[in-house]
Amino acid sequence: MRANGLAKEIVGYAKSAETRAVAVEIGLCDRVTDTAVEAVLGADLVVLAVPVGAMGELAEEIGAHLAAGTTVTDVGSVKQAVIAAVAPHMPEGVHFIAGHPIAGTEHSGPRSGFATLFVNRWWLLTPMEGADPAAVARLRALCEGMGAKVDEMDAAHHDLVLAVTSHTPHLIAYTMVGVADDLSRVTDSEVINYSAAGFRDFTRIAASDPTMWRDVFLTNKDATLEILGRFTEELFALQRAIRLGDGDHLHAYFTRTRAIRRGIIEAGQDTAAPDFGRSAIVVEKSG
Ligand SMILES: NC(=O)c1ccc[n+]([C@@H]2O[C@H](COP(=O)([O-])OP(=O)(O)OC[C@H]3O[C@@H](n4cnc5c(N)ncnc54)[C@H](O)[C@@H]3O)[C@@H](O)[C@H]2O)c1
Ligand SMILES: O=C(O)C(=O)C[C@]1(C(=O)O)C=C[C@@H](O)C=C1
Repeated sequence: MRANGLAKEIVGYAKSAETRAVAVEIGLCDRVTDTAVEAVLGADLVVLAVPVGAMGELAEEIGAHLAAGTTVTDVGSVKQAVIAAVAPHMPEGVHFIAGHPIAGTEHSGPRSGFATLFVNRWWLLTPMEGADPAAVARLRALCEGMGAKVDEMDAAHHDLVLAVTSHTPHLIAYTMVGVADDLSRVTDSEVINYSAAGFRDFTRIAASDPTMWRDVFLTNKDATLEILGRFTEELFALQRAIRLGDGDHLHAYFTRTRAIRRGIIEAGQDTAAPDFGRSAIVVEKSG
């Protein structure tokens, strides 16, 4: 927001004094306050960027101090649970519009942000019924001002889509790395030492913040369990094909998934930051 001149003043608050000190040191905000209440006083826009499980208590803390006309949004990875936790604490006249930028890395903390994170990435807004169209339009313009593409959808639909595209894949990565770690104890670390590119991609994802992801799974429980159920069925079908030596099944399956990957690249959705080991993808895109 600062790089693109989208706000007159950016005021920050974080729970830990260390985070607040770093924010001041690296000039992340114009001002950093010692309490959440001080940070929101007089604000036109408030962005909640804490783990999903902490949104409710933060909303409760600041709710009574929000002036009518203020827009409140969040960046949580799950939408139904955040709306349920935050909306009851929003006073009359405050516009609460939940949101989720589909952009991030396995890193967290104040030093992990960078100004181009949202460029060409989707930012999903899930306004509640009756949301003020002018406030939604202003928030949309702000996200677009940071380079994002904006779409609006129902919160339940968001949670199902993200269970497929983000939440379950993270769970699978966590599991695979856990299995490899268990195995490496009996193979004298060979699994880790000779890890191939595919496994390394899993380890990047599995290095994501434990608190953030604990909260994602606790709050998007139904959708994640639904997708995990389907995943397990497909996995058993592939397991059976391997056991039976059914090469046709495996080949047809991998041909279908390759087409999905190509579709994502053609849609321009693989635009991760360059310093996360994805240079091969950039080559693929340009060539
Ligand atoms: N990292 C990603 O890839 C990504 C992408 C999109 C959305 N999100 C969502 O954004 C939100 C923030 O994630 P992040 O990656 O920026 O995490 P982060 O760890 O960098 O920042 C979270 C901040 O919340 C603070 N916090 C934690 N509990 C708190 C509480 N009870 N009260 C007040 N502050 C508290 C922490 O001190 C920290 O400063 C999460 O809801 C996450 O689901 C993350
Ligand atoms: O590349 C990554 O590190 C991410 O996983 C980022 C990612 C994602 O799944 O795409 C993770 C969670 C967020 O809610 C949004 C983005």
